[in-house]
Amino acid sequence: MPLPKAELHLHIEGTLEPELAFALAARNGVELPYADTDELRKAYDFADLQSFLNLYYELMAVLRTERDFEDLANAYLARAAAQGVRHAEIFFDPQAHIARGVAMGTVVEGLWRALGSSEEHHGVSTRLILCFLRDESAESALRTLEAAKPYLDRITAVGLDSAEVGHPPAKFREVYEAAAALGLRRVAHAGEEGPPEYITEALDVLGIERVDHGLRCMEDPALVERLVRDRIPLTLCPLSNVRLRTVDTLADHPLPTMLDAGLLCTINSDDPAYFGGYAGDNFDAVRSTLGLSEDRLRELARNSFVASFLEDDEERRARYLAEVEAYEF
Ligand code: HPA
Ligand SMILES: [Zn+2]
Repeated sequence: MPLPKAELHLHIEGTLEPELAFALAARNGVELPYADTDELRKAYDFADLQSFLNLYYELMAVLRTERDFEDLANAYLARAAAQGVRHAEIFFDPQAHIARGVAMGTVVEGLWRALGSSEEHHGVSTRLILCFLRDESAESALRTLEAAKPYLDRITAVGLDSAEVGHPPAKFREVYEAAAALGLRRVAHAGEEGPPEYITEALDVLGIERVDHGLRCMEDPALVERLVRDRIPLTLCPLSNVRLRTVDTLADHPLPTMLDAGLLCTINSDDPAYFGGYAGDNFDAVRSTLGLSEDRLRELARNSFVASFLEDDEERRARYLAEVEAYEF
């Protein structure tokens, strides 16, 4: 039995495996510029975040109907469950779909068809996090939040993703204020490729409660001290960092140093179809390559539930945490 864990940094569009991409392309009559899944897989050789994002947005063309989003989410939930994920807080990128003529309602209702029955079918509880694309305008983000208003009972938080450098968090102050006023929780990608100042800005200006990635906080000791003191969780994605060349090799990953510093780190898969592994694969990789002890692995699993947005269901959180403590390696 795998270690029980929560996944807090997972882009549902990044779970689109090549086989499903081709199946949905055939179902929807969409032409993909790759001959087959092998040729597509060969394109998964990324130089940086942008080179990944180009393919990530290109393949989304196959996602058109509610059923497509339902199938995508069910495929992820089944894989995640098999790797010990008990709770998943799932990002989606509505602007990338609305721009292609796919309505907010199609995306949310389609995802919900899978998420709404996920406990029953997969044994995984879920939350949805609507992400704004930081390389789009602040006005577009505000329009997106407006379009999400009929679906707020299904959305727990807002996030910020896509190309980071050159798009500092402060651009989205207004939409984050509006989201908070609607009762939504707040997270943001910061310090993946961007500088530590973006992390500080996301905390101060956007009021985020959790930092997605946050790897580059290690360049600013005062920021590390603040993150430790305020128990701000970081959602790290080790295999993603290797594939997008944020770190040279997994052996160079700062995770052990970050844990030693007292940071509240969690381990996640980001875009598992593209980066070579789901949540359990990320745990296995850091365990074998970084030599993490069983105590450290248990700490990472515990952190994932502590950092999750389960404030509306503390009984469940307590149950998950008890599973972590009882786990035998
Ligand atoms: O790793 C990521 N970083 C930023 N934006 C993203 N959108 C999907 N995955 C990512
Ligand atoms: Zn991400």
